[in-house]
Amino acid sequence: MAPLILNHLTKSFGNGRPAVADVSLTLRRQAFLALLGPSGCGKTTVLRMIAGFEQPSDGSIFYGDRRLSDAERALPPEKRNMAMVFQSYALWPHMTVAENVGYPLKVRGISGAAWRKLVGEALSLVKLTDFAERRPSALSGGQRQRVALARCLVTQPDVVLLDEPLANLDQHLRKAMEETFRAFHERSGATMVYVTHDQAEAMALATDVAVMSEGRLLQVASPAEIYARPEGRVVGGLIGRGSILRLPLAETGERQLGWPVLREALGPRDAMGAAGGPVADVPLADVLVRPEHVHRGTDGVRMRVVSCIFEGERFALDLALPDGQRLKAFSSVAIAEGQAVPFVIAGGWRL
Ligand SMILES: Nc1ncnc2c1ncn2[C@@H]1O[C@H](COP(=O)(O)OP(=O)(O)OP(=O)(O)O)[C@@H](O)[C@H]1O
Repeated sequence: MAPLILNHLTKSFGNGRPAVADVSLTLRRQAFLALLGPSGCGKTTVLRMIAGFEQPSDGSIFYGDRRLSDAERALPPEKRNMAMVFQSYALWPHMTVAENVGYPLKVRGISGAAWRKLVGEALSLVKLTDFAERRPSALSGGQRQRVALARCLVTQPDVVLLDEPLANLDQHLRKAMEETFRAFHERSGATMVYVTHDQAEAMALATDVAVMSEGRLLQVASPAEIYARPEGRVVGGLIGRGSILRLPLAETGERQLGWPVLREALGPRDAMGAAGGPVADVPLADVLVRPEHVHRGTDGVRMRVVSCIFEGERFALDLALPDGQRLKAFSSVAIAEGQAVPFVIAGGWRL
């Protein structure tokens, strides 16, 4: 299998700002890429260009050294050896599960024993062997999605494209389906591109996360890397449940900030009632603080507990700094709302 390469990919529908603008990305073979970003940022358009349903206005797409499309030419979708799984499973209601799964083989002229073997393997992978003769109407949502997945797997595609495939499932089923996707990825060895709004899902499944905003690619990195070292406010705000503080910080080039630096940046703001405000001549910087890095400590800065919400395994706190900025934190015990309590910010990341 070869790498999938997006090369300065641009798509304009001729109605203002391009839907996708200058996106470059090389997906190593067997990668599982999650494309993440707010609604309308261009994720589906990227996916449709990879699949061959849209042609780029500029730039190109390669699979290894095979050019799939550019502004002049485009290989039709059926010649790309790719498969796409949609949010709406698009199953044929009059066909059985096995017939649905085997449909792409039939189109390719495969029948008889070869057909049965491939369909059997695909059904086994998504644990639907016992449902082969049922109709889709007699299946749950999660089972239908697994049929759609088996149908895409049966042709042994090089690349699998998934457009919010879990959007219609409830939380419990989504978790179970994440496991199916992971197993599917491991066993099929296909390169996968997965479009989602849900950053937790992206972090749980992907080997690489790409964040888009307004048609542009902002960052591509592993889930751990993008969580710990996001680039800029949009990525920092989208990944995880962090808070972004504006703090006076001298330009030192240091991005990972510890409590001594943060303590100083919070400066006179900690003295309740002190004026606060930016320290003269020191520029304000955006600092991302993860809730797990905020904890109670006697050498902390006093913050007012605005809300304390029970989440099952812990309490989620909304804290107000003396200057009014808000900070999320977790606590193993409830803290009365309105109380001012000293908190330490053990780490921050300069965006
Ligand atoms: N066929 C089309 N004609 C005109 N504009 C389009 C077309 N398809 C998409 N767009 C526009 O391109 C932009 C990107 O759309 P796209 O569907 O790629 O976003 P998305 O990130 O997948 O959004 P969502 O998460 O809501 O599905 C949007 O502004 C959309 O209105």
